[in-house]
Amino acid sequence: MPATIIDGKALAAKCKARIKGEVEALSKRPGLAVIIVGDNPASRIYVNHKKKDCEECGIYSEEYALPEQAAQKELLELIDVLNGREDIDGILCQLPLPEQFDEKAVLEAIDPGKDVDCFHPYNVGKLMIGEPVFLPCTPAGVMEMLDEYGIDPKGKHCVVVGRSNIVGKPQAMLLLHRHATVTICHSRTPDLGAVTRQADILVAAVGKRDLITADMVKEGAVVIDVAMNKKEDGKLCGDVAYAEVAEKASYITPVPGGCGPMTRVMLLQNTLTAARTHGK
Ligand SMILES: Nc1nc2c(c(=O)[nH]1)N[C@@H](CN(C=O)c1ccc(C(=O)N[C@@H](CCC(=O)O)C(=O)O)cc1)CN2
Repeated sequence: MPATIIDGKALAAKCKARIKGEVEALSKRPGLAVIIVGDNPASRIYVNHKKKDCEECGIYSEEYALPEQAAQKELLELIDVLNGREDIDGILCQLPLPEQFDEKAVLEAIDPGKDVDCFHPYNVGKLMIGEPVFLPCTPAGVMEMLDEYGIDPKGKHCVVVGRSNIVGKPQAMLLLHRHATVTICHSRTPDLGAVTRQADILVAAVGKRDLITADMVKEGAVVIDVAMNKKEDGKLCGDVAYAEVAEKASYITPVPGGCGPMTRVMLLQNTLTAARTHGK
């Protein structure tokens, strides 16, 4: 039987309606500052989406667009000002940054209490020990989707393919906190298929089209595709060879329409959480 499609778009719409209601109940509007540096066309689209999402949910947002050649000092000064503003609860700097920037220094400059991406090392440390204020948006969106479809990671073998700081590592941690047995593998894992075939829940987050083929998936596995790759025709696809894997999996996320929309929602959720911790 073909897999049930996990509809991230529909779940995102449902979550947004809930967040809108919770925002309306606050004493003051939450505020989000979005920083974009340079002319990356994909980043421009994502930042526009973030502003639209905020508007829809009643969250105040400000955009700061710095030129491609901006200096690190200018960006750090901006973050410093935003850190001090009471009306701004969340700050995010759209990644990737142009080459001349020290990404680590920029992310560390954001007040951890306003770090709605959960990229600051202090928050990453808290996530490790299971005490997060914010949850990293993409991995948290995956957990929401599993919950919505009644898929409990407890006691399952979860295999995460990809070890990025933004997705692979925090995803593994969130699954571990939910009592899964977790394996992380990556581009240098020998015989990747031998590991992925053990997965009850397989999360692909590498950025390589058709990396996960049907022969690498156990019958009835839950397959979550976090990646976003561009095909020659400009259309998006993930890491999973969708058509053939959908014949074997029990649940599968599409690309687009799976993890992406939930990533956007979790940013709104984190901004709401930030506003609450700031007494709004
Ligand atoms: N500061 C951050 N930078 C980046 C993050 C992040 O979480 N914080 N993640 C990605 C980009 N990203 C959000 O910023 C993001 C990318 C894509 C989507 C999404 O909804 N994708 C859609 C398809 C979109 C399209 O058609 O173009 C989908 O999968 O359905 C949401 C968020 C890197 N940078």
